[in-house]
Amino acid sequence: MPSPPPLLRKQLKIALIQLASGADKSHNLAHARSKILEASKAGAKLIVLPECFNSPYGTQYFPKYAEILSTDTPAQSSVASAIRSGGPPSEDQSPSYHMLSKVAAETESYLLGGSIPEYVPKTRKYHNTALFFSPDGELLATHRKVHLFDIDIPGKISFHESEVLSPGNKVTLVDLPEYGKVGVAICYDIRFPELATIAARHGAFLLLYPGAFNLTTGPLHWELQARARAVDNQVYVGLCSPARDMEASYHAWGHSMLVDPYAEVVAQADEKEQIVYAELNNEKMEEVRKSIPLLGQRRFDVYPDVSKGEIKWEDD
Ligand SMILES: NC(=O)CC(=O)C(=O)O
Repeated sequence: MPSPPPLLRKQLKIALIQLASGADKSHNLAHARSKILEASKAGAKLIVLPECFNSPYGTQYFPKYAEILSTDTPAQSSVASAIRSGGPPSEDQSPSYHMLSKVAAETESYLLGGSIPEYVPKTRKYHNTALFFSPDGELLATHRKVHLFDIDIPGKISFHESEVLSPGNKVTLVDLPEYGKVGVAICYDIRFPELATIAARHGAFLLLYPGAFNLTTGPLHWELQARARAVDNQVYVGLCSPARDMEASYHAWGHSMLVDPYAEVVAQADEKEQIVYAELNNEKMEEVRKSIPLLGQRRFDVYPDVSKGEIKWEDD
């Protein structure tokens, strides 16, 4: 029997940019651009920016920093297809879209713009939205955070994204033709393993989570969640956080990291601005899948396969 095609078709260098962003959006965009150029010069072909890379993170900031990606959604099936058929937003509507698209083309790299606050005029809703660009600057996909970060840990942290944001409604899997498939979700989404399992069972070699955990949940769960998603699914996992700013209202944990399919942390930042690099290859994934052959041992006669049945691949 012929062996299945590799999940990751050729070696891939990834860069996770743990960006220091502040209140000045133009500065954040220029700074992000300079770090993307730096990562590209270092040989990265897939470059990732953190959650809310163009703004401070906080419900009070989302409306002020929000950008319009498409005036046609949600009549179209997804933001990316609305943009493909209706054209890109203007520079005024989304300076972040234009910066990302141009620098992806300039560096000929895949680029995940971790997330920006998005405003949809038709629905009057705000979303926390990641944008994935191809090496020719085309928007391949968007992911709106599906699980909003609403928590109360007594005496520690109370945060309610749902006061301002509306959730996205789909699983996001992006095809990078030379390499393979990448699952994308945002921050709190990582706590819901179904998204990861669905993406992995549909062929993802890598799960990417731009995210901003904090000084309470970061030490508790950031690495744990990354390694758990990797060990469950025997894939690479990349987390990309903003750098910590103790002057800001929200203190990000930092510690952007790349975890391999054995669930080992292969590269990790501390809390300061830094670019985390790692090389991804198919051999490691094949090795772990051969050594611990979970794929052939599942008991779908005992429990259901979450990757089958009705899965939403498009936003409403
Ligand atoms: N900020 C988030 O969305 C999630 C987070 O901080 C956590 O899950 O902890």
